[in-house]
Amino acid sequence: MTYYPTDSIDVILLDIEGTTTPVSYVFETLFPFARDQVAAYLKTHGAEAAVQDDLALLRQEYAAEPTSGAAVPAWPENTPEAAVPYIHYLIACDRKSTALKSLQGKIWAKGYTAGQLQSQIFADVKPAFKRWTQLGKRLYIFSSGSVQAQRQLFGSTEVGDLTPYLSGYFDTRTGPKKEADSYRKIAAQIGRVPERILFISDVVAELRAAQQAGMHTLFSSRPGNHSNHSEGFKLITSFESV
Ligand SMILES: CSCCC(=O)C(=O)COP(=O)(O)O
Ligand SMILES: [Mg+2]
Repeated sequence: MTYYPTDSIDVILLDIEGTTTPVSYVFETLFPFARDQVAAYLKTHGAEAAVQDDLALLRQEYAAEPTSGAAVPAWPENTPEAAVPYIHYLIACDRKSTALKSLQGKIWAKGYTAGQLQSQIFADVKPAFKRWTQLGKRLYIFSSGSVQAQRQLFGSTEVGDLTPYLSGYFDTRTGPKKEADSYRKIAAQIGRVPERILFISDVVAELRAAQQAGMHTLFSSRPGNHSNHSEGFKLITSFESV
């Protein structure tokens, strides 16, 4: 096995889906859970300020939808429950919408608290988190999933609570994952130059953006990923080689 050297790296920044966590857990467990629970959730919690904030942001995204071509469901009334068909549509097309992700995070939080959800991670993740932190690396997450959802996911894995290994979390409120500026902002917030940060992801466009910002990059090739074409980026199949 060839090892990726981390001597010049202080921080390891990780994507979730396809990198720490099987795509199948996101698509076959998390997304259906949110889809099935969203109507009941909005009925009970729709008047809460944080949910109203998500809906207001979602409404802005809805207003920017193309009016012709795509089959975007109508959201005629401004009631929480009336947003359900549009939310189902966004989940079905895996839209990385900040408002949707924020709402999904709240719904999943209930599932984790009720013991209905337990998150999956690849077998090499916990040993790598231990090893990297022992080497003095700081670990951060950058995912389209909301920060709340990220904390829940790593707090409730099948191998226990991994949040003590993590120094912080970033979501699309910092910026889109495919834009270099998001990685510059993350580096500034972490307090390290991008050249001291290694970003690992299964999405080439995200790696390109991180590389453009000056970060080191590794392509994560995991069973069940959408694509295993690294397009020239160094490829790993496990964190054991980092
Ligand atoms: C916080 S887990 C939920 C993951 C999610 O909603 C998602 O869209 C996956 O995005 P990622 O950026 O981690 O590939
Ligand atoms: Mg991913």
